[in-house]
Amino acid sequence: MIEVKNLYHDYTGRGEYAVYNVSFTMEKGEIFGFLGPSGAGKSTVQNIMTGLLRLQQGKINYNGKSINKIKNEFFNKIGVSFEHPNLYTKLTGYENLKYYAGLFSVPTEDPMKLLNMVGLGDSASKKAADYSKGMKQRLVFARSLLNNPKILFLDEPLSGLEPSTASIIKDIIIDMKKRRTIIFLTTHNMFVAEELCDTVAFINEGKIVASDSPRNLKLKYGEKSVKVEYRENGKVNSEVLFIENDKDKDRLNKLINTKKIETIHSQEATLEQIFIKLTGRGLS
Ligand SMILES: Nc1ncnc2c1ncn2[C@@H]1O[C@H](COP(=O)(O)OP(=O)(O)OP(=O)(O)O)[C@@H](O)[C@H]1O
Repeated sequence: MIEVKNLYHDYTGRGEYAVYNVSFTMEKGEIFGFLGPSGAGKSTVQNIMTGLLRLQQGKINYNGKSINKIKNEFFNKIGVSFEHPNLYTKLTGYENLKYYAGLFSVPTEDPMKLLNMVGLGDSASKKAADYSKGMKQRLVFARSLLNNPKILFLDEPLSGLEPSTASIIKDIIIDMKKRRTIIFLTTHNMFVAEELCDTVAFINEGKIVASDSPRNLKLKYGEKSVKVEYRENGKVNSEVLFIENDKDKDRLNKLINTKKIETIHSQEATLEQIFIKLTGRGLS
């Protein structure tokens, strides 16, 4: 289990917090997502957790031990796949993985197996410099799996990938979850958050404003509505009515009783609509 408690981060030293009093826990086999717009503080939290940024204030414990006290042990347990790939562009895809594998003091996976898994088997002996953006992203993702991580950190794991590749990566993430890996994912894409995450934390201006399963967030904050299409004077009209609003409920009854209804669809709030409701701003 990972426990993040009262995390703060100030880049300026002037009390301007990029991350403010952030707390959450992640269990084995859980995909925990940070959903928020650019500048919300997602990378800052991720960078502190992976040791790229110094922990200024707060606690991060892995199975009850501070990650600061188990730095090397923690490095061997985590996999990191961030958006801006830091690859050795003069080395081939295979050599990149082989080199990185040498940094761990735990057994590592066969690079070729991982390259095949992400669909880069045929490009294993090509220099990383000649990889496309999506191929580099897949190479970094494959690299993050080298040490069979117990905790996987993924930054926008599906962004910019074509649908068939995104689907391969998604399946691997789900497989890692089945193998009880803790997965921390950051994204500004509500569909990714909804599809993959067991728990989603909304982050805005450095603070977590809500955190729950996508379903519970919708039940708690989303207003249930229906879209009714009806025919009138040869024309199709449509109205969106909120079920919990008495006036809308009466209107719905009236439409059903007096109009020729063509379709009625129930509509769920999207995570972005709830984010806007809670923060006053959108995700992009
Ligand atoms: N190295 C830095 N020095 C100063 N301020 C920074 C630094 N890195 C980030 N910030 C600021 O901290 C805040 C949070 O940024 P962060 O990169 O964590 O957001 P994010 O949610 O990851 O955004 P994105 O989705 O664009 O990566 C922003 O106001 C950003 O300008």
